[in-house]
Amino acid sequence: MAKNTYKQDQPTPVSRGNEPRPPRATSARPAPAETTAPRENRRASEAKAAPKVPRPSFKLPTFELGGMFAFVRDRRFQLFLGFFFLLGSLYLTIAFLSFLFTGHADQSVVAGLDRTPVKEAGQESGNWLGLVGAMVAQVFIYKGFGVAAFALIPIVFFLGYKIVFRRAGVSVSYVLALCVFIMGWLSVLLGYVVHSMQAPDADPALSHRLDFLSGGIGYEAALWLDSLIGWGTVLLLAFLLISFVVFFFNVTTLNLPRFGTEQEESNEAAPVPHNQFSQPSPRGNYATPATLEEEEKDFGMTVRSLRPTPAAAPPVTAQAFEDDDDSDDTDVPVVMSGSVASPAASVAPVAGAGLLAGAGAAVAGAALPLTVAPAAAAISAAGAAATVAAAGATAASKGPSFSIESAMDPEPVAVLPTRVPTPLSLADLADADAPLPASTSQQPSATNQQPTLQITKPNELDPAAGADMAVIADEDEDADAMPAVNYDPTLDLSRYQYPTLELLNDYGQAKAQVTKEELEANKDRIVETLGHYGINIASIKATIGPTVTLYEIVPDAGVRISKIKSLEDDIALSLAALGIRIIAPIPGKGTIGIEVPNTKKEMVSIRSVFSTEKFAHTEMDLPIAFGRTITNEVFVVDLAKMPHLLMAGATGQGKSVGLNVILASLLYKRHPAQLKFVLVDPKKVELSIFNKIERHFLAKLPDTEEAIITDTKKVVNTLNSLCMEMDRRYDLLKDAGCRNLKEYNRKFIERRLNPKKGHRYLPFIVLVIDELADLMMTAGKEVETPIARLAQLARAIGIHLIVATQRPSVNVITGIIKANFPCRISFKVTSKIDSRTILDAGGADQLVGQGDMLISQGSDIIRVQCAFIDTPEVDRLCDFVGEQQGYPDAYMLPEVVGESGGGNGDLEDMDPAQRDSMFEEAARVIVTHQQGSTSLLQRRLKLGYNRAGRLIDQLEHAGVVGPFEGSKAREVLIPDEYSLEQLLNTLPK
Ligand SMILES: Nc1ncnc2c1ncn2[C@@H]1O[C@H](COP(=O)(O)OP(=O)(O)OP(=O)(O)O)[C@@H](O)[C@H]1O
Repeated sequence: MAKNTYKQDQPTPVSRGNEPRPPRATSARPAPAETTAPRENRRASEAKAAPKVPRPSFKLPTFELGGMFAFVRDRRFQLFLGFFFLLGSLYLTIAFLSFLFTGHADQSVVAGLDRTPVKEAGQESGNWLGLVGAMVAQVFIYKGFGVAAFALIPIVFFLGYKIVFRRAGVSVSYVLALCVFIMGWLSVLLGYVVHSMQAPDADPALSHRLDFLSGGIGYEAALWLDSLIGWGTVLLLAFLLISFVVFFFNVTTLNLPRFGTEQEESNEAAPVPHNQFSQPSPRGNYATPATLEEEEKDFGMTVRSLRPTPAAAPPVTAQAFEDDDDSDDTDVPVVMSGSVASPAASVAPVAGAGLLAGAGAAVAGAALPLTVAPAAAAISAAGAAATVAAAGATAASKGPSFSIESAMDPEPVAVLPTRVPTPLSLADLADADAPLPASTSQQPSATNQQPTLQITKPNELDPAAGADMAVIADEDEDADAMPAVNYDPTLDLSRYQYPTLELLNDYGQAKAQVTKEELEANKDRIVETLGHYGINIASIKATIGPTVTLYEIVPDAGVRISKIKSLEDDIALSLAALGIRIIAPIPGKGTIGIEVPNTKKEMVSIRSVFSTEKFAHTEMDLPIAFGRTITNEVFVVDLAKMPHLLMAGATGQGKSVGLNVILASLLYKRHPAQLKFVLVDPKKVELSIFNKIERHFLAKLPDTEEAIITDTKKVVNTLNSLCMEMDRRYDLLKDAGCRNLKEYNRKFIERRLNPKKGHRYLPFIVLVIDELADLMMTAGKEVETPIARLAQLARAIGIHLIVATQRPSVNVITGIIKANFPCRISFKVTSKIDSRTILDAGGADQLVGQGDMLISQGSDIIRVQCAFIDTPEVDRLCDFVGEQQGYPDAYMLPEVVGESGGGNGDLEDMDPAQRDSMFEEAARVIVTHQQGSTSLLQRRLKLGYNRAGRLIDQLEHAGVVGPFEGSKAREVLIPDEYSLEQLLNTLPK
């Protein structure tokens, strides 16, 4: 196997086994940069002298273009170009308008330029923009396309607009196609008209004056057509127009009027609003699904999406985006950085070259294994794990073997399907002190009993990652598979454009963070520390992740695992680093893991995660790309399958960033028709940025102004409303005979459900609560119960909960909540107890913060470095979405009448069903305490203010308490519990 062959053939890395070991204090740290510099230089020169790795025989268009046209990415250049176009459009407008008045006179001036001095001609010219204006107008209008040349102006304008403002609302390709057609078609039509007017019997003066209408090109084309097909020209033009309309507007059926009752029936078909509670969409007719029978009868016109179908549309390269700031116009979500050539052409060479280049890096690394560049470089991206196997790189000579390897590939191997050269520099990898031996042995030699060192550079070979592939969003698979008659839920916003990667910061290629010295020092210390306790190690393998390095230890036979685990604190102390986590044993492996934080963390940018193939081409319903695992694998999970998520973490440890990553992931992959968020933000500032996408992605209660709920009192209503929505959805599913949302929506899309019977396309609803602790403090059971109910039942009908809290204490994360959230995430917490509360295991207190997190899904706990998305990036993303055409309003949740059916009015007359379910309990509390106060009810019954107030009102009507007395508590009218029971017995049940 190539992998193993490479491993065997690679040269033995430097052995420093015979060197005296430096004192611990110094060996613990990498040498200062100055002292290592000469050595680095030597490494560089040796690396140059080292046998050359065969280079790929082809060039990567990606990189050449990247170099030559790097300036295209420069925002200043883009702005320069953008404003050039914007002002150019203004210039053309003035020049063309002026031509309408002065063009006739200017013709002779322009024509006589070769005879007249320029200055003189300029003075003679009547165009408002002088001689040049006259010439430009002459070229485009008189010689070109006549008045149809005005269609050039929107093209130039939108090009500039797009480049400068990066706005998605207007599609340049759309404008381009429309304007070019209008220009060509209209000029030929006018050419034909002008030509016809030049018939012998036509008024020559008039036809001369109208010459400019068609322009030279239009006129000549019309002449040609006339001589070839005569009157057929008109038919041809009409045919072209119809064809254009059909293809451009994707007309599939004609909505011709029908006669008699059938017509009335079809006209009755109610437009399907964005949801059943909201106003019908302005384009509702197009979106109206009908039953199949109706559809068959109906000879209606459907204007389908203007977008090209995903299959038909070519992928767009990121380079192309830079060249033409319109890549986001295409609905095809693929953006590849690199090639302007065809997509197929771009991928193959990149992969191939990467393979060889990666091999090169690995060969170099084989000799000099310890400085490993971190993964995640944007282009090498996702890459893969340049495996730098370095068996025998051990220094000291006693002990087990030590290898550092990619955890992507458990074997310390060096198969290198890497797509691009890794960011490793030969100088970094080369160890000048070591000759390049002919062969490598993984086994410790007789004299070298120290653990052998194997280094596998993680991440550059991440098979899940697609190098520079950047698919922005997949089209709905259901939609893809559907025949054309199917209902398209995205039709209301058919021009919606998925966000592009360009909205996210490009942090470039990550730099090497973990040095050979650091790895060696940690290894030595682990071996030494364990040695002090009589634990001998057979081998150590190190896997470098973005935040921590995992040292996998195989202890000598007979060593008890629990013994190692009990030494956790001692090892941590000895390594002088926080955040040591010991995994004993690593599930599925017979090894023990010790995670040691890297001295320098690598930031995992959201862009590097989104640009991976794993995320780009995911078929998950609600994919969330959290970040990278210890093995640098991109960690993508499906919220729809989780199906809910509980998040905890002390303040400042990355919770808000984590929430933003979740929201951004979903925004990148779902259409507004497919997904709605209910955002609860008691902190008021964390999620307010998402206000801009209210009309696209947010859901709210009717008659509320803000879609993002910051007032805890309103949360209860919202939760109850979601419960109602859940119940309604279950009813719909039952009626449709479906077991889950996916089945239901598929049936609806296939028009097997009648909207007249209340059926509608059901988007996923994701409820995000940013601070549960706050809600539990103020509303207690009132929020706990609906949350638990939703968590228990809502999975099948597409309502998913993401609940975050700073305080993972048991009175916030109660048993009932915990039981219903099998998937939990913990950022760093302050105590082991908190860690246990959230994860049912320790470890979260040992995290290093800044997005370092543990994800527990059932019994598995995975350590992930959360991707980083900055507020300006979220801002740009929300702007991008928010500025596009949206629905008339947010998605409306069902209205809740009273929090639990409570209302006011005389209790005698009141329907008992309308009486608050806690009425009797509240009356007893009031009477027992002889204190008619709302806050007493709130405290004792853990109710929200609204509900407690309403209960007091009902108690007043029942005669339990007296009227409102300002700041004083109400008078209690029932003296004791006995009298109360009598009163309660008289109330209708
Ligand atoms: N994934 C990450 N990568 C790198 N840095 C991060 C990451 N997540 C958070 N940080 C850093 O930590 C800081 C605090 O993060 P964040 O605001 O998400 O904390 P928080 O847990 O939400 O705090 P609070 O609960 O007080 O709002 C960020 O400003 C950022 O500098």
